[in-house]
Amino acid sequence: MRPVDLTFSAGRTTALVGPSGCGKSTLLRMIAGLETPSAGAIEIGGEPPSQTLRKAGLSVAFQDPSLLPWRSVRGNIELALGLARRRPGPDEVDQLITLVGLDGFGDARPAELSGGMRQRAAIARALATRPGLLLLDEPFGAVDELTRTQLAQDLPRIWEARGTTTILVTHSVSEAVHLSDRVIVLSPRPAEIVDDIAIDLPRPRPETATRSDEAAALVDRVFAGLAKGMAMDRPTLAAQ
Ligand SMILES: Nc1ncnc2c1ncn2[C@@H]1O[C@H](COP(=O)(O)OP(=O)(O)OP(=O)(O)O)[C@@H](O)[C@H]1O
Repeated sequence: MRPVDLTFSAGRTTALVGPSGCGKSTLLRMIAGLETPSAGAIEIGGEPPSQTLRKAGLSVAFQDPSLLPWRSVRGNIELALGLARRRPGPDEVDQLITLVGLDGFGDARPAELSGGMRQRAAIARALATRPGLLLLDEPFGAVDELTRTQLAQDLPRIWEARGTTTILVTHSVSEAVHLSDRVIVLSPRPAEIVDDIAIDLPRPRPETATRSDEAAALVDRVFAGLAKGMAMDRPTLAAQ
């Protein structure tokens, strides 16, 4: 089995795409330092993830938004800011709440929100600390199509302006192409890199940019990679 050997460029957005169960979330959790690889190593700027967490800041928004249920949306964001010892600018928290489309819900507790709203609150919390590295695992999974489109417009602007390094796991091929500078296509478990695609579409990318011939060709290439991966003979994990 070939090892997964990846280098992520600072300040760029990379999407990981692959079939369910191939290990995308596990890879993201290892980059976040939440799991340890059984072989090999994860380094961020030559250091282990724990150092990035401390220095440049590392934020995650995973499928399960994991908001504190007894705190409001604003309270959850403020807690993250407090833990990161970051004092927000005036109105900054409110601007983030507006950005993710939660205007009027700043004082709502997670139980008063829908699944998609909770995910958006988690995105606002992840952005609030201005992390150097942002890890997003299916962050828009429960978000409606229209809001997804809006977030796909707004979030890359923030990442770019702040020079955030973003790694994104998504099941949506068009979303991967729309949001990223690079798409890594993975095979079924145990994952191998099937394709590594530079997305050189101009930025900013309006919604219409996703419908260009160039974007369509890139989407086709990702699908071709996924199909190639599915056709690959994968060893069972038990046999390794
Ligand atoms: N290379 C590997 N070695 C050992 N276990 C693996 C490997 N890849 C995946 N797994 C295991 O497979 C399971 C599914 O992995 P994971 O949740 O990371 O997949 P995923 O690609 O994120 O799936 P989904 O797209 O459905 O969320 C986990 O239990 C994980 O530990």
